[in-house]
Amino acid sequence: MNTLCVSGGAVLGPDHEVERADVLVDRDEGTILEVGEGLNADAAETLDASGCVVIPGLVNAHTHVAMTLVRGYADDKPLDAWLREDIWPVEGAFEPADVEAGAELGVLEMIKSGTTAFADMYFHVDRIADVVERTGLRARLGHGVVTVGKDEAEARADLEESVEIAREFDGAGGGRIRSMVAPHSLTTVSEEYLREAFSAAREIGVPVHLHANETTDEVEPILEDWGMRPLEYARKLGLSAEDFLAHGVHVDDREIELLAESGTGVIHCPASNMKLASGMAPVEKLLEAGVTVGLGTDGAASNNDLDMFGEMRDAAMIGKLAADDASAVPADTVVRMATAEGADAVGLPGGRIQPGAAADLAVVDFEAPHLTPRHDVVSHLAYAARGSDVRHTVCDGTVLMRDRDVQVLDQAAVRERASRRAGEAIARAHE
Ligand SMILES: CSC[C@H]1O[C@@H](n2cnc3c(O)ncnc32)[C@H](O)[C@@H]1O
Ligand SMILES: [Zn+2]
Repeated sequence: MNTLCVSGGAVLGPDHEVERADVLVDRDEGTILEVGEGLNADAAETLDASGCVVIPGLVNAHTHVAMTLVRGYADDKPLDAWLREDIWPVEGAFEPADVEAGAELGVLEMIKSGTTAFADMYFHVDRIADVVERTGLRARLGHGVVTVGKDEAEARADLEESVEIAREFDGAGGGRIRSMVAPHSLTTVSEEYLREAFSAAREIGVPVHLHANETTDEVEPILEDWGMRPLEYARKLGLSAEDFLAHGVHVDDREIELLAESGTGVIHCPASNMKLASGMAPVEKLLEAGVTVGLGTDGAASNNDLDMFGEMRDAAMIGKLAADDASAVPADTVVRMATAEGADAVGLPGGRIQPGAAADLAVVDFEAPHLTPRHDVVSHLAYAARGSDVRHTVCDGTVLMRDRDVQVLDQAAVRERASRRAGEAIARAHE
């Protein structure tokens, strides 16, 4: 059999027990065959994990990967001004090759920090899918629809593109790519098109993913226009168990109940929420109600990186502040949010190291001063580890990074192209 063995390390199991074990992977099927000691005898390929802890590949459950191009371009503004004054004008000047260059840079950064799956809402999605296909990650991709401020023909074309992309790319990349219909938010897409987005997604059999309740500015207009809270409105439009929303910062108790009833996932983006001063999501309350909560970086321009270790730490910290309780959103919980819960929320495989599961792994080098002494591996993963501690990254049974050497992209070329394309797009936006 065509196997890969990750040997000599400790393994973070599905119940977060940490035991000395090898992980034997079927490279053809992309699944885990066995977890236990002494498995590397006949493996076709081995990865040394001595001094390391093997964890499930991290799941970045909400991002806009090509926004790496605008990282550091505009900071220190609230969401609405930041998007309208800075980000949207530059994105308006992006060519398909810019999105491809930004996606390559984002994927490089994710592979280097142990992320093996991501959910992405953007445009020129065919270029993002191409990058995912050639680099070996797993992704759920959708074309983001905005209809407000557009005439009827433009609005319809945008929705139709999202539906077409969802049809075309679901199952692409040998099944590593899944799709979604992605209305940008409840206030940037009109009711008519939101209804169509939900019904098209149901017909294709894919989720709807949207930004929701991110700032108070998104809550007030819906209360005024529809006389109900945004998630009551979304529920009436068709929000269901397969769907997942980003942010959920300003949700009241009734909306939390509604999310628990509908089974809709929430993707918490703590760094973005702090940087844009959007607010503190009630994560502990959401979890207590039984809502599936994943973690996302959001785009690199509001974060400003795609490192899910930083996101775990931020989630734990702000979760405690929001609950006014140091025991809220503990280490174990944020590690689950970045792995199994995130995978479940976006409907991708992965997130657990057990036989039969997807062979999506990150091997974290624990022989570092900031990870010493090793009292508690889960604590270190949440509070002390960094993306740069990841030694190997494996997705779908394929080694994407070995000893910090990314096998699937030329790092220097990716950086050079992204920098050049970012500069040219910004220059065009200012013409
Ligand atoms: C239409 S494609 C997606 C769209 O979303 C924009 N975006 C980036 N970050 C956020 C955020 O935190 N809230 C809402 N929208 C965001 C991005 O710039 C793209 O235009
Ligand atoms: Zn976003």
